Amino acid sequence: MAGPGRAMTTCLVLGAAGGGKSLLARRLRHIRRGGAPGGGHRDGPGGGVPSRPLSRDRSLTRGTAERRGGVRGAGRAAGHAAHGRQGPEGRELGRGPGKAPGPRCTQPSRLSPQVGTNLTDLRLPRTVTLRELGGCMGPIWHSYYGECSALMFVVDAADPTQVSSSCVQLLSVLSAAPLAALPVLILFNKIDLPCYMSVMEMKSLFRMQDIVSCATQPITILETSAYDGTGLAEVLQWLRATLGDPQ
Ligand SMILES: Nc1nc2c(ncn2[C@@H]2O[C@H](COP(=O)(O)OP(=O)(O)OP(=O)(O)O)[C@@H](O)[C@H]2O)c(=O)[nH]1
Repeated sequence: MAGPGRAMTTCLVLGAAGGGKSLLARRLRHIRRGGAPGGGHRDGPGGGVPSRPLSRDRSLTRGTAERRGGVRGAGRAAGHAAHGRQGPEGRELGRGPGKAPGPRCTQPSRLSPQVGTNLTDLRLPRTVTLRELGGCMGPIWHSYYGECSALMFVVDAADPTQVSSSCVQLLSVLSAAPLAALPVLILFNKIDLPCYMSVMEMKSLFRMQDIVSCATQPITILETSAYDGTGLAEVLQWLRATLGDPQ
């Protein structure tokens, strides 16, 4: 758990570019307050996940059009300019929304370098801040290690080409001294895509059993779709149990 002197309520969200960190943070912010965690179900009553289909989110729909245009970075910038900063429930710094999920089994388009950090406040009931760092900021992730009390690591489960680099990144994060005692949640995201790799496959590719047995951190693993909400109630439940209860 968090060591003395740490910011008690910040969770770092790390992972390779395009894994879905931004969308995940946005979706978590919109989960109904008090929604009951579900058991691996998708959007639905009592599931604690947004009931509005993501495709009807205007900003995301626009992001789709821009992404199809092949300018993902520009779409993000345009979305940010149009929407400004987030309301009281969340704030985003340096980057904006505007990206959309790819419903088909396509590889994410190559990203323009994104530099910045998103801050999203969740009330669980204590305010927990998700600090998402862009995948391209990997070389300076370590600058933020001293300011967090939990870690989420997002992996694109539908992109086999990212497995080895994500694995190296994960090992590097887990071996960082300032993170040695923090609770870690590994998310295999994008499981709505037809070509996603199951948690069993991902665990095997990552040699997760070895990683978990060598890690000093308590590690939890979940499958999610930031697109359709699968698993997000469990993510929220983990955050609440880890950081959200007033002490
Ligand atoms: N189908 C599907 N698409 C997703 C999912 N999560 C994110 N995406 C899409 O994948 C693309 C990248 O998502 P982002 O949230 O920007 O990824 P990121 O990890 O924040 O990327 P960086 O900030 O560049 O590190 C966007 O087009 C998202 O809409 C998901 O669960 N399913």
